[in-house]
Amino acid sequence: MNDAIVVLNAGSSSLKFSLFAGSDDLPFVAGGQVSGLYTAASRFVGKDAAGKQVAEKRWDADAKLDHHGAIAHIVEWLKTTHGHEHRLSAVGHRVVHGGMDYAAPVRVDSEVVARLEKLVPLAPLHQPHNLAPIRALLKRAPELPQVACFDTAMHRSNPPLAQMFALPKALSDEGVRRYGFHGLSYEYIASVLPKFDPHAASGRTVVLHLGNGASMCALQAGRSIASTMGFTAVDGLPMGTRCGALDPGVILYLMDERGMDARAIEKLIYSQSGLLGVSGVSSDMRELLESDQPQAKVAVDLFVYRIGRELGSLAAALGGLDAIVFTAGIGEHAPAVRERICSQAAWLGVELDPDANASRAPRISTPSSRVSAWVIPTNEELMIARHTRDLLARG
Ligand SMILES: Nc1ncnc2c1ncn2[C@@H]1O[C@H](COP(=O)(O)OP(=O)(O)O)[C@@H](O)[C@H]1O
Ligand SMILES: CC(=O)OP(=O)(O)O
Ligand SMILES: [Mg+2]
Repeated sequence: MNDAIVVLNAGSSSLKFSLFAGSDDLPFVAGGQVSGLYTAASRFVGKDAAGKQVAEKRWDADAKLDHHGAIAHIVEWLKTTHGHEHRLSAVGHRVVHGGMDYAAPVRVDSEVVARLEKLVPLAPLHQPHNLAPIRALLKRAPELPQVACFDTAMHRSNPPLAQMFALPKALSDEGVRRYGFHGLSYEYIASVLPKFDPHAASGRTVVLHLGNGASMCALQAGRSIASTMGFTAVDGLPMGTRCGALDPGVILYLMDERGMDARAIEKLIYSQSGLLGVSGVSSDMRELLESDQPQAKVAVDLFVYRIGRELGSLAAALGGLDAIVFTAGIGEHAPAVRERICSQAAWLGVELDPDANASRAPRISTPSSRVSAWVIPTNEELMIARHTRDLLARG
């Protein structure tokens, strides 16, 4: 029997998992994901050590699979395919919100879970699904080490001004501040960027994590100095079903004029807005790009437009720009969206190489482009496994 670390990464539309052998260099043994949760097209894909697809399951349109159903399927698949040769030595979890208490990964016990539970209202699409498997495992196998790795941790190094809202200080002191998310993804990109572009890795890079949840992060020599998400993961860019940055006056209007309460507004801004709300067609970029509905085009236009504006803002925070990096579902797989973002960023010095973009070469900018542009697949699971290994090794 070999020791293994299992990693669970519950996103808003997906549940990704990986099994790494417990040795120092963490070889990937198996993994995969259930994607399209809560939509009519949920799909499980299991992969072997070479990353080759070895299993698949699709749920029919009525199933509307949730995170619970996804985890049950993943556990069963891992047990039958790898249970006989691997002994589970630890589980690493993505936990989206670490709040003020957690600026680094932490070994979880029931007290830690109780603190993280308090942050559920700040990440309703994620935190409950991050904590549910931790709680279940604490009950079933209390001695099994579990490590929580936070999306917010990477951004706690942001300068104080970047973490502030212009609200009374007392609110800031109690934790009403900008945290930023997708930090495990940004941390992974920062860890591999030196291999691709040493100049940018020690300079000024904006990473565009464009998935169902979408944000952007300014990296100065690999450290986060600003990002588009704030107190919660509803801020910043428009996303699959989230509205992104919104004039707070709109919330007051909805309360006063429409009689909406907090739960109704939460549903609106987290689940009924973004690409889905604007298009009325889908939250999935693939469907929007294929659709001939005029509102589908408007949704994509707005997504690209907002990204362009945030890119200017983050470049200003960095005092210039050396590189941009595309990652996550849309960033890695939608050349048409990358193309539009890059041409909009021509004024910053981005010059796209269309052939490289179409073939998803790591470098998608021309050799003479002043700002280099890259597609680098993210790997939040590996980042979580590294943290889990390191934390447990420290005891
Ligand atoms: N080939 C593709 N073209 C365009 N968009 C894609 C493609 N593949 C995936 N996507 C988009 O990526 C999203 C999922 O991104 P991902 O980063 O895995 O999501 P999550 O935010 O749940 O972690 C999908 O909702 C879809 O919009
Ligand atoms: C924080 C967040 O939005 O995560 P995801 O993109 O995985 O939904
Ligand atoms: Mg994700």
